[in-house]
Formats: sequence, structure tokens, C-alpha cells
Amino acid sequence: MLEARELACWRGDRAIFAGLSFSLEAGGALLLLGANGAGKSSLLRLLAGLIPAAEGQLLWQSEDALADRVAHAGRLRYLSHQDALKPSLTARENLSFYARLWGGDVAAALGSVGLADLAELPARMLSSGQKRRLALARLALAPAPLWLLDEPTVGLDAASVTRLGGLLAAHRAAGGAVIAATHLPLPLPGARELTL
Ligand SMILES: Nc1ncnc2c1ncn2[C@@H]1O[C@H](COP(=O)(O)OP(=O)(O)OP(=O)(O)O)[C@@H](O)[C@H]1O
Repeated sequence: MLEARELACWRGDRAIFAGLSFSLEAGGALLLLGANGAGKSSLLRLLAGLIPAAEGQLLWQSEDALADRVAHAGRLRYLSHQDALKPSLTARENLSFYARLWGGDVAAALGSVGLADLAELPARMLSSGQKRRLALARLALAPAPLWLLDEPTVGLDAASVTRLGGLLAAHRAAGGAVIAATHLPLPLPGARELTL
């Protein structure tokens, strides 16, 4: 599904990583590990097409993944370590923005992360873990084959980690792939590990 060949990344005037290769099959999962500053978030941004690779190739089904940026954006869900919420909009309104882009059932997605009762609360009033859950609810809106997740479980309680495990398992069972950067245990059975 996805293949990285000899990727190199520079941030500013510093080389962050080079010669990085991996492949990911449908239903597969890859955990990005490594110390602070190792380049996990940079790699996710590169895979999302948000920063350029200094060298190497990214292939999607054996074709240049980034030749058509719009097509690439359409096949992925990228969750950065920031929650990307509008503080003054309610939880429902925040998620409705993404539903207008991708489709999906906002109420069901809120329910899947346990936020049904807080749908009408402005995002600024949510706790940090609830904000993270609202960001993760985007994953439950409409299918996309590739999920790129940056520290998805930061701030989550145990029940929310279990719920996320359910979303990840359903996504993979439907043939979706996941790449996640994390310092914490993630419910991704059988995931391969890539240490930067
Ligand atoms: N916009 C930027 N300009 C210059 N350097 C940057 C920029 N963004 C990140 N860096 C540098 O790139 C390196 C990799 O950062 P990155 O955020 O990818 O690391 P990380 O592995 O995700 O770290 P953490 O575990 O702390 O989240 C760091 O040294 C960081 O300072």
C-alpha cells in the first residue's frame, strides 16, 4: 500500500534522518519510536505531504504518492499532536467542519469517543483529554485508507485508550493502515516498530 524508499528529511539547516525505508501493507501498523527530537513528527508531516523530503521517494500502490497532493490528502487522516479545534465552536460544530469535508455521522463519531453528552459544549471548556478525544473523533467520521497519528493517546484515560483501540482495530480489519508516533503503549497488536 505505502512504501518509503531512502527518505531523508532536513529541518532548517539540520539533517534529521536519512536512508529511511519501510513498507506498509493493507491492515498493517507501524509504530514510530525514538527520543524527543528524533524526527517522528517530522516523518509524519513528510508522509502527509506537509513538508518535502530532501531525498527519497514515497510510493502509494507503486506510484509516486505525492505527485498529486490533493489525491494524497484525500487518502489520509493526519492527526498532529495539536488537537486543531476552534475553541469557540462546540464539540459538535468542530466535528461538523470535518464532516463537511469528508462526510460521516457527527453524532455517531462523538459517541464513539464518549463525547455524546458534551456535544454542545464549546471546545474551550473541554478538558485536555476530552479535547484529544474530540480530535480523535475525526477518525470515526468517514473511512480513509491511511491514518497518521502523532501521540494519539497523550492525555487519554484508560477507557479512552480502549475506545481508540476499537477504532484502530476496525480500521485495520477494513484494510486500513496506521502509522503512529508514540512514547506510550498503544493498542496496535502486531504493529512493526521503527526507531528513529
Ligand atoms: N520548523 C522547524 N524548523 C527547524 N527545525 C525544526 C522544525 N520543526 C522541528 N525541527 C527540529 O526537528 C527535529 C525533529 O523534531 P520532531 O518534532 O520531528 O521530533 P519528534 O521525534 O517528534 O520529537 P518528540 O518526541 O519530542 O515529539 C528537532 O530537533 C526539532 O527541533
